Amino acid sequence: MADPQAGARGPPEPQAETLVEPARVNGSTAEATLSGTELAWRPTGAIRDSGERRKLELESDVLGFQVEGRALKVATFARGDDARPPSPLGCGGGGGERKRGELVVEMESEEAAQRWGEAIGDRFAALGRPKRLLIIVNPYGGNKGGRKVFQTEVLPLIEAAGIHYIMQETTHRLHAQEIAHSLDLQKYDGIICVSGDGILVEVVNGLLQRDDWSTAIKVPVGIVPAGTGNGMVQALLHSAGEPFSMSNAVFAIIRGHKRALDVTSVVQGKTRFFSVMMLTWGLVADIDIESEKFRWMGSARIDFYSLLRVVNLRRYNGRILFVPAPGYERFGDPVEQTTSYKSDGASNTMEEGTSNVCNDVTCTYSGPSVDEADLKWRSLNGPFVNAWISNIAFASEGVMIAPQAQFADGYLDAAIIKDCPRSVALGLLLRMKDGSYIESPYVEYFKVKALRIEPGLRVGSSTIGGIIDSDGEVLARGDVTQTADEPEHLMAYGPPIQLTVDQGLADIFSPR
Ligand SMILES: Nc1ncnc2c1ncn2[C@@H]1O[C@H](COP(=O)(O)OP(=O)(O)OP(=O)(O)O)[C@@H](O)[C@H]1O
Repeated sequence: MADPQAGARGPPEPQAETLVEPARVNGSTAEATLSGTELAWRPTGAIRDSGERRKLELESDVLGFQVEGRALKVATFARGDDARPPSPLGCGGGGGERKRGELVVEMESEEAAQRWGEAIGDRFAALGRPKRLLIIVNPYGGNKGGRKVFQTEVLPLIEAAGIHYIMQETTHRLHAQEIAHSLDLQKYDGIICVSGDGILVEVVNGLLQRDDWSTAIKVPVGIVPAGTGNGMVQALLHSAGEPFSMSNAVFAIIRGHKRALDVTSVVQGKTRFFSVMMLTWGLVADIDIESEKFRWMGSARIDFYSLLRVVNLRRYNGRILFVPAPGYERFGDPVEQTTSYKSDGASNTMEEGTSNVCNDVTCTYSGPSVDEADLKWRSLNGPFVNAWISNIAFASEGVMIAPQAQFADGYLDAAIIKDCPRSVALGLLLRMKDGSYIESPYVEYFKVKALRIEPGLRVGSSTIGGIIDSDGEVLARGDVTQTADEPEHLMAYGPPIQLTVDQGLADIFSPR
């Protein structure tokens, strides 16, 4: 099992040599010091008494640098008004937006500038900053703005950081999965998606379908928001107290911090899908998927269709079985016996005690090895209005579905809305913005190690079921409204769908 803190790095060892050099900093004489990851300067000469010591943190205030002759040119990206050129003297840590600037440190000799350049390069390397990235751009995600986001938001920062990159646009559905599946991973320090959350999930699935999946999945992934649903970026930035913005998302990647990320195996029979975000069944899935036909309305489509769905509130029969995380054993009712999901076909290809699915030629990832005998299942019986099972706190910028979710705790957060009056359902939808809906007596909120959905028919219907959606992908559809241009669904609506979590299996670039 991976260390949940894996990849988190502190500043380089303090014993890195301190450099002190007389210089001109943005034209004024000064004494420049590089100590650890701090670049500081103190005015000397005529203004020495009035000038104060200024500093930049390489880790959090600096994009990159260049050495040109005797000049060390530092591209800054610091918070606060001070960071604006021509006086990019920000100290970081303050409030406000980050702004780009440049600090020019002119040394007395080219050798000195060279020495400083090498020292700063070493310190960036020790911070784990990526040097080579594959950037996958979905030109069709969201408002079809992926290409523009790449040109105007990503490229300027990546170039200032001196990162080498290859950009590849997706040309069709599942293209990102194919790219991740066949990529020469030796060439890259990370795979970045300029897209919605869907492309990120394709990349994770592509990496786990490789026969070298155990090393492939450790290649850090990253995301710059350019889709309709940008829940992962919102969750990452929010967890670090950073506002949602493209540039904050790009800078998080440049800084090179990574955090471990749970991967959930969603399994039905021999079919598997790997999720890093969430699964929804019921009201929210219906709103997300069925409102597609009102896309011409723009962002109003979700509000409009939510209202429609609440007025004609649907309830779904079925059962949700789960293995509670420690401390959540009081939820649901005990279940005496469950049929092993391994008996339905998945086990035919699963080697006991390993996480591989093998054929004659290769072995790919099959999910965490779970000893079914150790699992103590409990259950909730329908009818349900909605089930949300999530690994991260946000579904999109404005929807906090699982306020207590952790990226790598090895558990999923379940928020189950039981049968409730229409007025309550409307109130719950409105309170999803800040996550306070989970306090309602109509919502059961708990953490699980494993969960199984046994989806049933809509209350009052003998033929129509619901929609099960995971990370934007419709997994199963029990209604009759599938459109002709919709791809085949991975799973059937009716047979159980089981979720198990592999703690911290993937790594993702994160501001902290
Ligand atoms: N060139 C393409 N043509 C059509 N579909 C594509 C193309 N490239 C990627 N896709 C598909 O677009 C879907 C959505 O991608 P993405 O994650 O960027 O956006 P999203 O916010 O999840 O969804 P959307 O904005 O489309 O509602 C993915 O399922 C992906 O397979």
